[in-house]
Amino acid sequence: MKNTVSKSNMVFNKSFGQHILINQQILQMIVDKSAIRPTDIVLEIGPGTGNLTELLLQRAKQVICVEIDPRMVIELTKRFKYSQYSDKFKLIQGDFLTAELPFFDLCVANVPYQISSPLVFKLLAQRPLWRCAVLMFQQEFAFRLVAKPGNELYCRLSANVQMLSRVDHLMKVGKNNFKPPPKVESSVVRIEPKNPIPNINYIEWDGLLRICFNRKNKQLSAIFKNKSVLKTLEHNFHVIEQEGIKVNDPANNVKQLISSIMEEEDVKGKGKKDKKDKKDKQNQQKGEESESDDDEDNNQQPEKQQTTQNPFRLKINEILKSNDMFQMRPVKMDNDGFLQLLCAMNAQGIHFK
Ligand SMILES: C[S@@+](CC[C@H](N)C(=O)[O-])C[C@H]1O[C@@H](n2cnc3c(N)ncnc32)[C@H](O)[C@@H]1O
Repeated sequence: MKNTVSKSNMVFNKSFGQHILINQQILQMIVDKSAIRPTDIVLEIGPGTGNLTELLLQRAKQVICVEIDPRMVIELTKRFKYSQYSDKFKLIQGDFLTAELPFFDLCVANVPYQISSPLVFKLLAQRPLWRCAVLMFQQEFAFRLVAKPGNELYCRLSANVQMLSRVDHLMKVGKNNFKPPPKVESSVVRIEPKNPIPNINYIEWDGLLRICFNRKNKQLSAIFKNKSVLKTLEHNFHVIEQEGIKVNDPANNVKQLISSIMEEEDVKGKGKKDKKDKKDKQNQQKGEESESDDDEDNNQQPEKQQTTQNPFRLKINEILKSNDMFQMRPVKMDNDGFLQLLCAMNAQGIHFK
């Protein structure tokens, strides 16, 4: 394994996710899998010391790098500014999440793992659309991106990303290929955005997914009997009854979806996120334990009790039943299933904004 790390004695900054990929063979495989054409403009997020950048410069018409760490910016400038690649090499110093991006055809990067989720959505919201992205992520995140219904990692992220793109897992990369080695395993994935994207309201779509994946192993009948879910939906129902629904351009809509996902990430922060994950796990375990009782409650309720129920809840139950979805569980539903549910709910004035 050839060590291509910068010779300067730079201490890598963990909060910037600085784990430099040092295995030349893997770097080469990433570039090969990107199928770069000589006419392509390539975007690289977090070039670090420039090991991947150099290989990209050999193949592409132009490489645009976005790097947050000023020390890395100095390293990169030294390495490429006066090299044979000086004309092709463009560098934006700053945070990728807030940077204004120029046009690019491909995105190829070993990304900072701590911004993986907003990074993917920022790319998917970018217009004009790019052709393909080949990206290294923490392995569990990569598995969540490609997870299909029935898989335990299948989640809101999987459904959202797969609605907007085709995602494939390309290869696993072990910790020892990095310096310093990260605590987690890594994987490379390919993302090809759908073009055009499906013409739906992404705010509503994500609203439905949030509710469903919050308790993904429950039956829909149990999920939609939750008091706070019913309260929100009933509120939306009355507001929309009065104000009507605004029709929105789907590309604009995706941008709104991305801003709300980014805000969520901001609010969470790392510490809060860990706490929330722990709590989610506990809730999920509790949910799984009590699941059969809750579901039974829905399916075998005496007729008399059902008729005295909240009419709004009965309306939702009717929609679920008439679409054969009463006993379905989000973890097993594909995007067509969620779309069918969204259309059926919307047709009855029930909205998830
Ligand atoms: C995992 S390292 C990858 C370095 C290099 N591409 C490689 O493959 O060896 C992540 C890089 O992203 C940079 N980075 C971290 N957060 C960033 C952000 N928000 N925007 C741009 N770059 C960022 C880090 O400084 C670091 O150089």
